Amino acid sequence: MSLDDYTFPHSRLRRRITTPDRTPLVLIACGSFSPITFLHLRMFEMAADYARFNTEFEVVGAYLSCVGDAYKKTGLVKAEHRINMCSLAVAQSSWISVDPWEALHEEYLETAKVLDHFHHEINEVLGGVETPEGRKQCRIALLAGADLIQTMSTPGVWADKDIEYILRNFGAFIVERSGTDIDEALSTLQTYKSNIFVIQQLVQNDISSTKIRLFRRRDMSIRYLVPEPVVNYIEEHDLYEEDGAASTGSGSGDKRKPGESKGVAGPSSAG
Ligand SMILES: Nc1ncnc2c1ncn2[C@@H]1O[C@H](COP(=O)(O)OP(=O)(O)OP(=O)(O)O)[C@@H](O)[C@H]1O
Ligand SMILES: NC(=O)c1ccc[n+]([C@@H]2O[C@H](COP(=O)(O)O)[C@@H](O)[C@H]2O)c1
Repeated sequence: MSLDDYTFPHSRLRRRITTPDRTPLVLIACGSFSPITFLHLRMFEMAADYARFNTEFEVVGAYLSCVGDAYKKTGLVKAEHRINMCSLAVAQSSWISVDPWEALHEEYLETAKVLDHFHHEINEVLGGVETPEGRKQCRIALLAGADLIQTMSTPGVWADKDIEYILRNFGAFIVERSGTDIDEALSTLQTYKSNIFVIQQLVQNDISSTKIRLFRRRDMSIRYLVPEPVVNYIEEHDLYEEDGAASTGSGSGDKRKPGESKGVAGPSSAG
């Protein structure tokens, strides 16, 4: 797909809410997703619960937006693969979509521009959502881990005007992450605190894409850390093997299912 063929995916966006006192909310997770993991998916569920119990928002949809290839971060496989893996991961979801718009750009797009794109498509083109009291604009908000918000106080990573623009106009739902001191991460962002919602992880989960890539390079199982169709996709396309680790899986004598540990069903393990 190219930008010329692009259309905004909105089939999973709920277009009507019945609670007039609530503000419709659309969560946007921006990231590398190389590859997407169960933790990334879990972030959406945590944020939806948080919004329902602790805010006056009502979630009407959510999007994964993969960063483009120009981001050039370590371990970033081609955007086409990352979009495909994200699409497989949310294939069964009724409310999470993948928007390829950001990744279809050759140049790097700052997150502020990505959020503007969602505001444009959802509120200007589609006209927001219907409520018993007429149409309402959706609140578009960034969904991110604490490490991402921490980079906002790291000099040179974000332009000050972008931080202000994002946190004033959109806001952020931030999932705590082990290894990141959330209070410290937020210390320079106090001006925007009414627009930053911090979500505690009640079940600690520290899956990261880095660990998945490391496991792949070491020829270790990644099953049950990423969705099964994503495991299969990674195997089929020989992704994340760049350190020369032996390929797992489809060799003729290997009875293992894709991504499964070598320790369970190797061809000659039955001695
Ligand atoms: N274990 C985690 N806990 C909380 N947030 C997370 C976790 N893993 C990823 N995130 C968040 O998910 C979003 C997408 O992150 P990204 O694609 O960079 O994943 P990652 O697992 O951190 O990747 P990498 O390991 O390659 O740095 C970011 O906002 C990041 O903060
Ligand atoms: N200046 C910016 O807009 C800016 C800076 C750093 C990260 N980000 C975004 O944060 C997301 C996650 O980045 P990492 O994978 O590097 O943690 C990406 O979508 C990236 O585009 C944006």
